[in-house]
Amino acid sequence: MHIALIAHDKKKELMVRFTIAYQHILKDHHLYATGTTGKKIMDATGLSVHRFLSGPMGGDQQIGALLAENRMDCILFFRDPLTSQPHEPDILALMRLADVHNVPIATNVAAAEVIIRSIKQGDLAWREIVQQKREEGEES
Ligand SMILES: O=C(CO)COP(=O)(O)O
Repeated sequence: MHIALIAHDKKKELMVRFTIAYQHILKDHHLYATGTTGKKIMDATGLSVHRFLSGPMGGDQQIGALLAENRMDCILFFRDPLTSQPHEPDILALMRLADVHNVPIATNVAAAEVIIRSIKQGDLAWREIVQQKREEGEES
C-alpha cells in the first residue's frame, strides 16, 4: 500500500505519536510525506519515508500528482482547522483529487486510526486491483 502522511505544524507531534504507535503496521508499506512531516517521522521512528517538498513549497501538490495517477492508496492528513495556511488552495486540491479518485483520506487522527486498522485487516486490498488495472492500462 502506498500511504501519504501529512501534518500541519500544530498536529506534527500527534503525527509522530501516531506513527510510533502504528509503526508495526506502517513498516510493511511504502510511505510518503511532505518534507517536514517526513523528517520528524523518520527521526522519531526510523521508518523509511519518501519525502516530498514541504507543504507550503508544493509538497501537497506533489502528493496530489501521484493521486491523479492513482499511485497513492490512502492519505493520512492531520489538518489544523484552526490556523489559516498560506497554501490553502493546494490543500483543497489534494482533498479534491482524493475524492475524484476514491482514495481514502483521513483528515484527523480518529479517522486515521480507522483507516490504519482497516489496512491491517486487508480491507483496502481493493486498491491493489485499481493499481493493477492502472499498470495494465499503461502497458497497452
Ligand atoms: O503544510 C503541510 C501540508 O499542507 C505540511 O508540510 P510539512 O510537512 O512540510 O510541514
